[in-house]
Amino acid sequence: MLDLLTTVPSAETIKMLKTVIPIGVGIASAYFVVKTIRDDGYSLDKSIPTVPIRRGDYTHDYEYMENPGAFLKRCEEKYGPVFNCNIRGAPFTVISGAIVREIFTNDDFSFKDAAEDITGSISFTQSIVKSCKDKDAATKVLHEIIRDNVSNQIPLLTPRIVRQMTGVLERDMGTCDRKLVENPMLLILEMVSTAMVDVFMGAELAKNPEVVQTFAWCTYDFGQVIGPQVRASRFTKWFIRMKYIYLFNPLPKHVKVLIRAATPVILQRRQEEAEAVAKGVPYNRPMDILQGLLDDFEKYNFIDIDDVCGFLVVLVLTAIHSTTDSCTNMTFYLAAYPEVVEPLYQEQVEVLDQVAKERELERQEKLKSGEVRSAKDFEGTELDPKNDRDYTANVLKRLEKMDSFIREVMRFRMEKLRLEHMAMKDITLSNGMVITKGKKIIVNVRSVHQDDKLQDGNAAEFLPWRFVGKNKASTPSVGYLSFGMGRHACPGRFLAVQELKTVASLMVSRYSKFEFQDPTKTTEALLALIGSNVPTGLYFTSRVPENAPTQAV
Ligand code: HEM
Repeated sequence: MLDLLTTVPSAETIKMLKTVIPIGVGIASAYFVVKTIRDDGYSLDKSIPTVPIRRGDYTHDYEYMENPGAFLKRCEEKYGPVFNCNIRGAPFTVISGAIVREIFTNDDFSFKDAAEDITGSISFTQSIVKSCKDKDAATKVLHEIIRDNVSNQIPLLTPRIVRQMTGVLERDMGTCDRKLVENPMLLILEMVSTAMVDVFMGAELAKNPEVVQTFAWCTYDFGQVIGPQVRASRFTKWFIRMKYIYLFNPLPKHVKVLIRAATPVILQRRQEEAEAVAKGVPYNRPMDILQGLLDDFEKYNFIDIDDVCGFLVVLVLTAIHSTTDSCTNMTFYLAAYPEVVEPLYQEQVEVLDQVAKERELERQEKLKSGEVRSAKDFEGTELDPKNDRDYTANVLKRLEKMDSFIREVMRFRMEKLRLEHMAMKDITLSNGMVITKGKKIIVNVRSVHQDDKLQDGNAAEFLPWRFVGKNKASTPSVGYLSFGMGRHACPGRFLAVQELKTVASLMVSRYSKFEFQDPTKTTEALLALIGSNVPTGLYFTSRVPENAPTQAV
């Protein structure tokens, strides 16, 4: 080849090239055309059956959306656990049943690369952080930060979450006699965002409306730019991404809000720390994610405060919308299954009574032993009687029915096809089928969440007390995929469940009745896809005051 470029060709060579080059170009073009026609976007393993598209449709979406469960059941029965479908405008191999586990236990299946391919979400989030440009390193940092500053601190964070959420509920709802909330999601978004600002950046900033609004709306703004790409062609996707990442990226303005708000807080914290060191007294370290990021500034190679705030926005994107969506959906279940409200409320009253009794016993013992001299000395301490009926982590942990109800809502509602992954190399499944490099799979959640064996029977029914007495039955596992599974299972799930329990506890303690504004939309509301428009409002009726709990929050 090099010779052709460096030596002058003879007449004979030129003649030969005149024949060979067009033939070569022809073969290459034919190969490209055949490859394009044959490459339907599915795995190249042709032993994987492809579900035929219904006549008149362009993708399987129409049939799927009519009844997702019935469509998938039909496909599983006809084609087995692995089959190809064109869903949400993209070709996926659907993975069902026992094979699902292989997706989460094989690191060569990548959730992030699938997300990037479908929505470009990684490029967007990388555009607002200066360090942690490597997506795997960034994920590791996210897991560590959430573990150290959130999951391991749930008992300390719970009273703060309760306080913030109660404040919003009292401010926005008060006592009400059949009050219509046209969009319950907005109420819950405010509750979740305010509580999350406290957990992420401290109580002081939870009072800052601009920060709360950034927490509440940055995911929505982000959704506006990544949403339209889901069904777009490859070129359109590229065009949209370039346009939004470089020209109209909605995220930097949210990062700026956090920088403006966090800078004085950080300076003050640094000053207090320096003063504590100078005095030789321990620094009273604030308990929030911002502090965690500052403490580990060097370990994670953060560059400056802008970088830290960019990272916080990435966390907000993972945390707020998912939690708000689940809490809103859970409230719809309270309306659809009114028979659960009283048992949930009664359980709460019983647990609060029990905890108050135990605390009183503890106080008596301390008085008897002389450890505490008089009842007055308990004021302002851990055992202050005024806090006997607070919702603490201890109280929420004992709400077995509540825990079961929440987990059952998440099991029952979870979208039937979710958790897309991309094969990073050719991967042979245990049934011998191969997912070729670069192709995407999607998990058939129906096949596990609606499996009678995995769910201990009646899997197709909503049974609010399904998980009562089954300790840890719903931790990430192949039978329970609401938080994913394996190494990349949601690291924020402990916080998310605590928030769901708090919202549900506050709801049933304050309101005795939840009713749909438009009851014909009940099924739609219960099975709403994540992020979809809520099709109806809700009426809230307050409990009569004498029945209301007396806990001080
Ligand atoms: C009810 C609320 C939530 C739901 C339903 C949810 C669900 C999920 C799911 C299904 C995944 C994918 C897991 C997988 O690939 O196997 C995930 C990942 C993730 N979630 Fe959540 N999540 C929620 C709340 C949160 C919160 C509050 C945080 C942060 C505090 C968070 C942070 C993350 C992160 C960082 C990842 C990426 C993990 C990785 O790629 O390794 N999530 N979540």
